[in-house]
Amino acid sequence: MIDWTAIRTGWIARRNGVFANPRFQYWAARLPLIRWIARSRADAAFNLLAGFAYSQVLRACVEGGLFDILKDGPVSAAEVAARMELTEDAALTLLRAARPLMLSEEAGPDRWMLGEQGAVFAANAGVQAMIRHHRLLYADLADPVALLRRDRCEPTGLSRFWTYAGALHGAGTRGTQTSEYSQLMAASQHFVADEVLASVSFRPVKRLLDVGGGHGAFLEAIGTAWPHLELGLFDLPEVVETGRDVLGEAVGAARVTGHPGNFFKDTIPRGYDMVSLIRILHDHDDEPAQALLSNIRTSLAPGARLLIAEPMAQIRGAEPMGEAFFGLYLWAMGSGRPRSPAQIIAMAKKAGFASARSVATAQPVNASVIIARA
Ligand SMILES: C[S@@+](CC[C@H](N)C(=O)[O-])C[C@H]1O[C@@H](n2cnc3c(N)ncnc32)[C@H](O)[C@@H]1O
Repeated sequence: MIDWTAIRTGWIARRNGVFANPRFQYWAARLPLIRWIARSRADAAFNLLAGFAYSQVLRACVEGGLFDILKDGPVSAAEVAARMELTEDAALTLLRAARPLMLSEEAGPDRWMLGEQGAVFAANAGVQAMIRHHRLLYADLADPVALLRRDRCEPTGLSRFWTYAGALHGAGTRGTQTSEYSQLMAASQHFVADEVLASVSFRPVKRLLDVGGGHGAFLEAIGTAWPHLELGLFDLPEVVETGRDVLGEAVGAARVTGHPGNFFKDTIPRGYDMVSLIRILHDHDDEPAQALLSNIRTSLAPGARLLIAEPMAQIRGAEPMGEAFFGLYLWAMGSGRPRSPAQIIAMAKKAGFASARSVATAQPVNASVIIARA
C-alpha cells in the first residue's frame, strides 16, 4: 500500500528546504514568472510579523475616538490633534498609519476622512466593542509561550471576564459578574443573527429555545423577523433575570419564557421544536461540550432540530480566524476550542442526533451554521 503520509512529509521537507534557501528567495524575487508569487509571499510574511502593530493602530482609532472625528470629515491633522489631545505630529503619525490600512484617507492635502475599512468600523458599535474588549486578549498574549506553558491552570484577564469559563480552570468559583460579557455579546450578536436569518428558514418552527442565550439579542433578531415564534431563553439565573426583561420589552413579554439554569447540571426544558446554541459550543472543552449536546438531545422530540451557529475552524478561506484567532483566544480564556464543521457534526451524531449537516453562510468569519435533527 502507498504510504501517502510518508510521501507528503518527504515533499514538505524538500519544499521547506527550498523556500528557506536565501539563494532561492533572491532568484524567486527576480524571475519574471514567479516574482509576483514571491512578492505576495513576502508581503504576507511581513503582515504576519507586523499584525500586532496594525491591530494597535485600529485600537488607537477606536479608543482615541478618531473614527468619530473622521466621520464628520474632512478634517485637518490640527483639528484631529486638538480633539484627540495629541500633538500634531502624533496625530499625523496615527492618520498616516491608518491610511494604508484603509482606516483613514487623505482626500486632498490635509483633508482627512474615513477610509473604506474605517467607514465600516465607524458605523459598527458591535465591532468597536470587540476591539475595545481585545485589550484583555492583547495583555494575556503578551508572553504567548508563558501562556501556553501555564496550560490554562492560572487565571487570565479573559478567564476573569468570562466568569463561567474561569471557574472551569482554576480561577476560583464561578463569578456572578455577567452583565459586562452579556452586553458585549448583545452588541456583537447581529453578525451571527444576520448569517442565521439569511441561511435558515424559521417558517416551520413554532417554539425556539436559545440555550446560553444571554440577554436575548439572538432571539430578538429572529423573533422580530419571524413574529409567529414563541421564544424560550435559557441561561444562568443572573443572566436570564435581565435577559427575560430586555427581550420581553423588545418582542412582547407574552412571547418570552425565561428558563434559569445551568446547562451542564439541569435538564433542558422540553416542548421546543428548535433549540439554538449560538457561540456556546466553542466555549467548552470536548467533554462538557459533548455532555451539553447530549443534554439537549435528550430534551428534543424526534424530528426537532438543533441549530448551532458560531465561528468554526478549518473553514476554507477563513482558516486563520478559526484556529489562529479563536484557538488562542479560547486558550487564553481557559476553556473551549474552535471546532471544524466535521468535528461538530460528529459530536452531534455521537450525542444521538439522527442527522446533522452544514448550512452555507455568506460570511463564515461571523458564523458557520450546522443543523442537527433529533
Ligand atoms: C459566549 S456567550 C454567548 C451568548 C449568546 N448566545 C450570544 O451569542 O450572544 C455564552 C453564554 O453562555 C452562558 N453560559 C455559560 N455557562 C453556562 C451554563 N453552565 N449554563 C447556562 N448558561 C451558561 C453565559 O452566561 C453566556 O450568556
